[in-house]
Amino acid sequence: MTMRCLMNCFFGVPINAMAATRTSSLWGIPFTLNFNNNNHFSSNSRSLSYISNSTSSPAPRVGFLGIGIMGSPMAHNLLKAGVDLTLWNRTKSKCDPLISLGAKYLSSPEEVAASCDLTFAMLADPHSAIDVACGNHGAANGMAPGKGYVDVSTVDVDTSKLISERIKATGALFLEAPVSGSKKPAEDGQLIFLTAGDRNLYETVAPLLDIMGKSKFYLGDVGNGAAMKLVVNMIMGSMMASFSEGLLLSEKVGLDPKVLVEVVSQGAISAPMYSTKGPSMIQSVYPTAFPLKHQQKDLRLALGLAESVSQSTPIAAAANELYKVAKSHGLSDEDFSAVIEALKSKFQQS
Ligand SMILES: NC(=O)C1=CN([C@@H]2O[C@H](COP(=O)(O)OP(=O)(O)OC[C@H]3O[C@@H](n4cnc5c(N)ncnc54)[C@H](OP(=O)(O)O)[C@@H]3O)[C@@H](O)[C@H]2O)C=CC1
Ligand SMILES: O=CCCC(=O)O
Repeated sequence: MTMRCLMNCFFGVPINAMAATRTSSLWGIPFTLNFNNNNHFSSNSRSLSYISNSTSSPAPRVGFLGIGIMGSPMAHNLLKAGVDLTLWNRTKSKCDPLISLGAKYLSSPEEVAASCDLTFAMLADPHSAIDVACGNHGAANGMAPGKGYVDVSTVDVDTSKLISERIKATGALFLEAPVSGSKKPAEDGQLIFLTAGDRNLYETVAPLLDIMGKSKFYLGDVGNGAAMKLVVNMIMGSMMASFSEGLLLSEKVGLDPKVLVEVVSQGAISAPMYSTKGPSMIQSVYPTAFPLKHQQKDLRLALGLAESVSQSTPIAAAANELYKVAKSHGLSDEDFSAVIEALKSKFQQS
């Protein structure tokens, strides 16, 4: 084991009074994790300290690539918890608020990966996830034994396997960990991680996932996390399309769609998504939490997944068409609830 790896294995200085303690391991070497409630930040913020064998040692250096709608609050929560954080984003200005709070910035994914023990990536789609991990000055160039790469982007199985192979070829470990939950759960540290890949890396990053999320699933081999995420988002995309039809139909037959939202919220098909998005959809406003272009990407990838095993998915296929229509009318960057616009007469083909 290299000295660098040993350093990585024994990081940490306790921050505040201990609220909970957990034993974990990094690269097979046990260490103890202390979680602290930190009232300086929001009530659900958690601080993290790593202690090993009562010897003070450097904190883990954590990188975060992709500071968009999701990456920004996730990185923010790590920062609030006292994590030593280094950022990269294609558009640097999006990192400025976090830099002003103490995050560092480096000018390429390669430099971030080279300077950090653990690197997270939250990119838009398969193309950007591959480019940031495997492209020129990509993270793989900075990876080495003793490091870990955690891709939390929503991508397809083949993309995740490709990135995994490239990262593991360097001797580093790889975990895919796409998330369920949108902008608000990301801000509140309430995401659900769907992980797969190196079990040791899962154990190592579990305390960091616990800062950003409320639960985590370990699903086995690389690809299972991506597949789970795509199935969940396939269901979600179809639900939203169906809800949109219901809202418009209720209005056209003279019902109050606000009452429909209330009725739905009290019955068996109640879902937080309907209660939170319904009122703004009725007003034709779509503040972006989950961009419509990403929902359509997920439906496209889910249909590919279904195709790969000859599973029939006609409902998702129809929903995908609706999102494509919405995109063609310039709604890509609106919230995915803007799919309702594609059903309005101004967008319907005569
Ligand atoms: N928003 C949501 O509710 C959720 C989103 N997701 C998934 O998380 C991922 C990120 O989503 P979200 O944060 O909403 O999306 P955003 O569009 O806000 O952020 C996308 C990120 O990817 C970067 N990016 C895009 N293209 C490239 C490229 N070619 N090269 C390098 N970087 C690139 C963007 O950089 P730049 O700032 O320069 O454009 C930005 O950092 C997606 O896979 C999405 O499906 C998962 C759960 C919920
Ligand atoms: O991928 C986006 C998921 C959004 C959500 O789970 O609310």
